[in-house]
Amino acid sequence: MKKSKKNGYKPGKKRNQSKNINGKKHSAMPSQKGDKSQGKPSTTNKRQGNKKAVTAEVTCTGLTNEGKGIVQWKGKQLEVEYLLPGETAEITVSTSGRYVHPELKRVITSSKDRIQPPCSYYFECGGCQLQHMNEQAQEDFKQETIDELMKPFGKPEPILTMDHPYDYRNKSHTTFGLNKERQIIGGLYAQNSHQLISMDRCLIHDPKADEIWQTIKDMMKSFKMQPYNEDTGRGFLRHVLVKVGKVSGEIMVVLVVASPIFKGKNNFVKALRKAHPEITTILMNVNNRKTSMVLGDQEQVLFGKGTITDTLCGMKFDISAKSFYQINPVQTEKLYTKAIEMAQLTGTETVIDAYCGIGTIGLIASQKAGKVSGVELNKDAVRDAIRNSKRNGVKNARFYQGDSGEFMVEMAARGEKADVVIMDPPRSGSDEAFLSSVVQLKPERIVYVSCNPVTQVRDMKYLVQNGYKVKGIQPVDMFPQTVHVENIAEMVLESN
Ligand SMILES: C[S@@+](CC[C@H](N)C(=O)[O-])C[C@H]1O[C@@H](n2cnc3c(N)ncnc32)[C@H](O)[C@@H]1O
Repeated sequence: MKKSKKNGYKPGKKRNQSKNINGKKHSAMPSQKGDKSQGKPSTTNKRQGNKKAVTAEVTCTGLTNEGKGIVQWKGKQLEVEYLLPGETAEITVSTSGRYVHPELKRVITSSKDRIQPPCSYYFECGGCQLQHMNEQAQEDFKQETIDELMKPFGKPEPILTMDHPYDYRNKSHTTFGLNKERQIIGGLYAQNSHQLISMDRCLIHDPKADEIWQTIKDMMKSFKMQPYNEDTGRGFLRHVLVKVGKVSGEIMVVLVVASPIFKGKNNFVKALRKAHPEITTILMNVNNRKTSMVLGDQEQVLFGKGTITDTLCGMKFDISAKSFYQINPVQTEKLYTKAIEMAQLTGTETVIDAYCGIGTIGLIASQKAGKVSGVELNKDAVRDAIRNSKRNGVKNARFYQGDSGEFMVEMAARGEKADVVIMDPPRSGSDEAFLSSVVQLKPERIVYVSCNPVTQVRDMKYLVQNGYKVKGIQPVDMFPQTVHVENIAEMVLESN
């Protein structure tokens, strides 16, 4: 991502103008005024609200882990969204007390890696952060991020990328609201905000999921269904969650509502099924709390079996509304294949699948292991794991509901043994209770799967300090177009 060319590229230039929930134009990002012909920008001083804003010309020298461009300004290092290494640009810098906020105004010299983001909502949504980079640049960025983070442990393998890095998300949730004209709109909240962006398509969602929520949005008016308003607590439909079984083609629709009283429920379900016969189950989830969590506690199946089934690595898995299931099944198969390869199973080992979700990794690994114990906090996921074990005829796997740390502490206290620990914790990583018990159990091998390599590095350091060495590192691009990257580390007991 080094060479650049002068073309006066202005990000956001071809973007569709969309409106937010208040009907205001989005402050999209970079100004569409001003171009190279206006010459080198003068450093102006103007007031923006109570902020002092100046304009400056800067050169980007690298990228942060969040994909933001690094620039120097008045002796300070600033991070500018949507700027690429080697580019020169005009930025606006607003200061408010000690807070300095840089914003890209215009790219003066554009990188060869820059492309026009294919999504017209890219600059206001924030759900994707790398769509202004071509595929090779995204790959390089993720590889360099992992290489840098994993430096203390060795050289990672080349990242496993995706052939078609769009349409991959098998799960989407959409929020509804009213615009200034009081028309119902649906879309996503802008990153870190409660500003609803009206959309018709998200390029990383499964296209069918977007078609379904669009239909629901259009049906809301005739069914006199009001979108829920978080500020007033009024309204009915909060979100629509769609889960798609990419192999099975089964589709789950969850209507997340603010009240259990759903007038015209049967007719609504009938009309939705008529419009989308491909839907295999519909649920109502009642969330009447003031919370940013999508799903509430009460759930009712309105049609079908309440779960969908999908196939991964040749095994069938039942997935409920609340269970975690990897969102990119194409890449998940690569991830699991690699993780199980790193476990080096011979058919006799005792394997722990910690943070097991619906049991996917453990059940796939069970074919090559002596026995598998899976532990998971979410009770719906554990129920799915047990059902999945039965439906695949697996006899050597058991699943337990509880905290993985406590489970391991108890195992260590009972003096039980494990040969291999496969762990796949949430973004926050693992905890000391878990890691110290692993160290006590002394499994010969640990396979650490992580969606947040920063917390993974922290936990790996602990394991290295306590007798393990890193044998292999494999990044996988599970989330193309975004800064997120999945990573697997293979660790073995030092004496081996
Ligand atoms: C990244 S997911 C991995 C799930 C599974 N391994 C997979 O590939 O689908 C992390 C899982 O850890 C679970 N979890 C979070 N905190 C936990 C804890 N303290 N103990 C056990 N499970 C936990 C979550 O419910 C979630 O299912």
